[in-house]
Amino acid sequence: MHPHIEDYALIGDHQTAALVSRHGSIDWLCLPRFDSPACFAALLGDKDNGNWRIAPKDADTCAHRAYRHDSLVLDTEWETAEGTIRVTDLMPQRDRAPDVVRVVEGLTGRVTVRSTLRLRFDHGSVVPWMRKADDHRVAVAGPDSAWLRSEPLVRTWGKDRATHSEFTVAPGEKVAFVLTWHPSHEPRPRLIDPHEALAASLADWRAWAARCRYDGPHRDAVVRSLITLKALTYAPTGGIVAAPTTSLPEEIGGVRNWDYRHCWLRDSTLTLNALLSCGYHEEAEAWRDWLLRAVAGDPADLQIMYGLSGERRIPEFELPWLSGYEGSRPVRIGNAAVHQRQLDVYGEVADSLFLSRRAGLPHKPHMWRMQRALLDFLRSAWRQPDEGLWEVRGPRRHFTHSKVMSWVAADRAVRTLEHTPLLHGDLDGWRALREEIHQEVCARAYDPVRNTFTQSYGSPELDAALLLIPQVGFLPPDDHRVIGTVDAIREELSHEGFVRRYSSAPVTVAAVDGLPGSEGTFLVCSFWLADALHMTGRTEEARELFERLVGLTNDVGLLAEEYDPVAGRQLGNFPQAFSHVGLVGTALALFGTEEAG
Ligand SMILES: OC[C@H]1O[C@H](O[C@H]2O[C@H](CO)[C@@H](O)[C@H](O)[C@H]2O)[C@H](O)[C@@H](O)[C@@H]1O
Repeated sequence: MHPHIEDYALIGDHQTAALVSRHGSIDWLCLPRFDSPACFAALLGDKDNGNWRIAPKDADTCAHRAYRHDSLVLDTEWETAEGTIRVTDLMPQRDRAPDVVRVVEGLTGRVTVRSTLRLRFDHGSVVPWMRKADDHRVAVAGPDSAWLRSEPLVRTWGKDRATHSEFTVAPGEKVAFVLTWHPSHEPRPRLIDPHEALAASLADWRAWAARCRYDGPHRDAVVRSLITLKALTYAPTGGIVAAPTTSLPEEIGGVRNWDYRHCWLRDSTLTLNALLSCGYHEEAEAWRDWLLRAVAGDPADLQIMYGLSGERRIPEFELPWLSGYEGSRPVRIGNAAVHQRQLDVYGEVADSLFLSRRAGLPHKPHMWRMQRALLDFLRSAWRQPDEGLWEVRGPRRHFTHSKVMSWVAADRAVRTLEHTPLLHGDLDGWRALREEIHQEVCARAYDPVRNTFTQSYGSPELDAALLLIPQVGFLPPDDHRVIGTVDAIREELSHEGFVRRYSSAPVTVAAVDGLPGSEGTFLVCSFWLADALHMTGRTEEARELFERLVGLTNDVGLLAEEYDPVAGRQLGNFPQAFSHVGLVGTALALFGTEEAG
């Protein structure tokens, strides 16, 4: 039986992240990077695909858990007939090797605690050789090794392809476990002090969170979202992953299972804008530098996603030995969408660079050169059909959102030139391009009979991405076509009070995206509806929707990509940057002042 997706909490070290269940089990961890093979993959199979559980003997689920203050340090409390304990989980800021620290502390009574560690390298498929070395248990297989120790030392033994420990704790007594990953050909990794690491991690996060400029209602939810977005940032390069997981299903038992451990230009720019809006400039600068390195070269070769360091090849393949989350197969690694044409990314990149400039980020000469080159390319490319922001696996179309975002690319270039006389570019040409796109979209993507823009030219389908039309400035919020589009989407794409990204009839979803099956409501689209309602003067409704969306966060404030309002369950990769970006954006729109906006 899998825990529900919302039963997980996240810990991470800015290079990778782990999911810890309410049962005290780490069921997902890729080492040493977000996109490395998992050594705990029970999330997508069963415990024989790797997990690490620490819990009182005979206890099933924790009584309570919470992050300590504004940090990524997780406290899980357990109540048993013997007494109570707390397990504190974290991944300390990395020096060289990644560590997972789990500190068990007695609170009341004398509690018997068990640790069961099942390491399975290469996505849950390889059982390592185990040996003892000094006070460590060492697991080795191929390129990977993992070193387990405890302070103080507790009795540990191997059985049934797992490493077991059992001990008791009384009030105030602590047992700290440290699991360290290391390349198997290198000598023993340096030892960290788990208690010092805990104190340092708390101090770092507290200092980081204190910089948040948002001070409105639901501040805790906003700060938790920002911490989550920061946790999805790969510190060595500044790249941002869409989520730390692969193949958590968009439909339980379905095939819509994708690998999100890569850097999408779209998801990253939106993440960056959210961080920037709340005062986080360093992350914005690091990502901009990542972008400049990743996209360097011919603008025609721009990809819609890259690896953490800007790698271009992210081949998609399946892992047949994993049975999938609640049987949702296949489990996929890599993402074939990497080769798609998605014209909206030009607009998102241009908008993000525009906002960075406005926020006062130091100027980089390459940045303007790159923007000019991208725009020159877009001048002809915007007329092409594409796969659009939803990365459909069906035929290419003239997606309205892609054209609107092409308009955004031209608009932001024009406005940059108008405000920055030192920069040079084809101002007249870009103005003409902007006008040409605008005219075509209004003529070919708008249905005057229904008074709504549609998903693609000539199609009857709607698309929740069109809620962004007033937000990006394509048309003013009081334009009757904008109000008509917002109303049509609310009417036709709503499902139990939340919003699907496109057609609500399951039978036609496949027609839109070329995939079998259906999916849940899309959380970022639901936040976009709240934004659009607010912009079109229906602020009370917007607030009511926002309250319901905040109410979907799990007990530690996290959101997956989608939500099934009938089953009352989160769906899709978890936690997802998009959803948390939506939460921050709507909070700012309703209650804040956008620093960079
Ligand atoms: O719907 C099919 C596609 O689903 C995934 O894409 C979604 O996730 C991306 C990352 O968050 C996001 O940028 C995109 O807008 C979403 O549609 C998947 O990655 C694709 O391979 C798949 O075709």
